[in-house]
Amino acid sequence: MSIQPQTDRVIIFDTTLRDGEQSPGATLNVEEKLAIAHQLALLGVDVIEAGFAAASPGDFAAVKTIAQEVGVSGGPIICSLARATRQDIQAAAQAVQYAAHPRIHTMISTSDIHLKYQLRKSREEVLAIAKEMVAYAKSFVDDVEFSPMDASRTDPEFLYQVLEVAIASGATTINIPDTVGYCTPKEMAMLIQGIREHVSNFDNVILSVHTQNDLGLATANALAALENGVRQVECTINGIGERAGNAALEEIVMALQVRKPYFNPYFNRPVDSEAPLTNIKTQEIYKTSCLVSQLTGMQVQANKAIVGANAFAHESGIHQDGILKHRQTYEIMEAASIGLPENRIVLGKHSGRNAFRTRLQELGFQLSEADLNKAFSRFKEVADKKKEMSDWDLEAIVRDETQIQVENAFQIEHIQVICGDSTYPSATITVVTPERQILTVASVGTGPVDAVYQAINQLVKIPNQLIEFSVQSVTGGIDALGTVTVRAQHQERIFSGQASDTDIVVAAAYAYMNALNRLYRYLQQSEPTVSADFATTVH
Ligand SMILES: CC(=O)SCCNC(=O)CCNC(=O)[C@H](O)C(C)(C)COP(=O)(O)OP(=O)(O)OC[C@H]1O[C@@H](n2cnc3c(N)ncnc32)[C@H](O)[C@@H]1OP(=O)(O)O
Ligand SMILES: CC(C)C(=O)C(=O)O
Ligand SMILES: [Mg+2]
Repeated sequence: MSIQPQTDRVIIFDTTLRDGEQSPGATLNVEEKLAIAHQLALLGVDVIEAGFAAASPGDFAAVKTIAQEVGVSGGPIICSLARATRQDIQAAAQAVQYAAHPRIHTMISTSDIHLKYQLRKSREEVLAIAKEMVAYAKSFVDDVEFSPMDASRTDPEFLYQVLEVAIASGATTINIPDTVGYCTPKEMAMLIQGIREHVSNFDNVILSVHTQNDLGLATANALAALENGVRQVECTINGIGERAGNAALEEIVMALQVRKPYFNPYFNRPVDSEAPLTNIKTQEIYKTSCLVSQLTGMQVQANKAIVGANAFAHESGIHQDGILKHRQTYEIMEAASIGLPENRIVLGKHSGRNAFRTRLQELGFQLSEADLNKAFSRFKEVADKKKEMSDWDLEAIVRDETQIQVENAFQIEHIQVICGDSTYPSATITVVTPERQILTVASVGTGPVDAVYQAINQLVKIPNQLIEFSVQSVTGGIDALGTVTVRAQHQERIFSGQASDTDIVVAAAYAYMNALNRLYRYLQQSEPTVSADFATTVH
């Protein structure tokens, strides 16, 4: 693959394996780098900056292996970074030489602050080094990229001088780094315009930009550069990189895709041109993001644009309602376009009836309007305590709210439990009897559930034996709903009860009361006089 200067599309230069790996803690071994490089090739990046060959034997091996195995004919350009020193350039050349399309990327700082304090060199010395080292890199490969480090804080006049010299010495790509993420988009636009106006020989090279994210402006700055004639962007998957990271590949690519009519004119294309602006197979984005996150250990924040867990998730009722009626009301791109199977409607405290009903229908529940309303109120109560409601939670709620309720039965009004390792577990329960009496009692027990059951037994004196008690967490996580199932035996008959709550003691109380109410209903039907006694006994 050869890339022509000032191409009418964007060259995607991926530096996940070089600048991305500079994220503290993100170090990758050779196998891991190779796995990511294979995926980057599938994603369709034009250039892979595979590492900094002079940095360590491991990085040399990684660049070499990637050059051999991924840099095949028809594959991406494989590049290594090198300081403007003979040693670094030699290492880079030796590592990338196996690629069908090798590139050496050499750089030297140009800002006064870097010259004075880091390099401790004069402008004349830096100019001479740039000239000599670009030519030296060119002696190994045709494809040489040059970066004036800290370009955005460099005196423009000196920057133009350095760039002219680098181009004259054979650089084929000129990369403008905003090394410390200092630029604003307007300043970036002016910087690029200045270079295009003042560097006489730049028409023969590809102009590139490398934006860091220290002020959260990396993507905005990269796009501003593209609007002003830059044709290569340097970026990383998930935006990882030194300090606050680099421009995120997925953000740039999807911005160009989603806003194609906006960007087309900057590439001399008709507004409505359908042709893609990059070679990226966007359906591979999500997979690549997951692989990079997994291997670097750098988690993607949930609200990260494009690849964050919430990027295609909708929680609020108004948005969910809109999405269910017409997806584009609240989505500017489809989940499938980045390789996610579908968007997500997340049920939580902000959800509305439409989303709730739709999810229940998908789960196979056809509820009457009355049952739906009952279930929805319970759903809101539980959602107030839980971050996200799972399908299991919904099933538990529907089961609780739609199971046949015993009319005129005992109802729990209030539960309070005290327990701990240095106190007797005790429970205070208020129950409304079938005769509408409100009764309160306190009791101690061997544990909080036992205390609750002792208290209920004092109020509802229906003889029974608890023969089974089980708790099940229906969802994962600390805020899971717990479902309690109890079986109570009266003479030969067994009555079961079940209830769910984020508080398992509360669920236990309701489950037991549920079983007792069934037993009470049975007694009402089979022994009306006996049941009347239970209902009116005051304690
Ligand atoms: C903005 C960026 O992301 S630039 C890339 C940053 N990435 C890395 O640094 C990762 C790889 N780096 C390394 O492994 C090491 O720093 C090495 C192998 C490159 C150099 O290690 P050391 O020789 O021990 O030098 P050290 O890292 O302490 O200091 C850097 C030296 O390079 C010099 N230097 C920095 N940039 C350049 C440059 N572009 N060209 C030439 N010399 C440079 C510094 O002035 C300093 O020289 P000094 O020791 O004479 O003062
Ligand atoms: C090596 C250069 C391009 C770099 O990473 C930077 O300046 O941020
Ligand atoms: Mg950088």
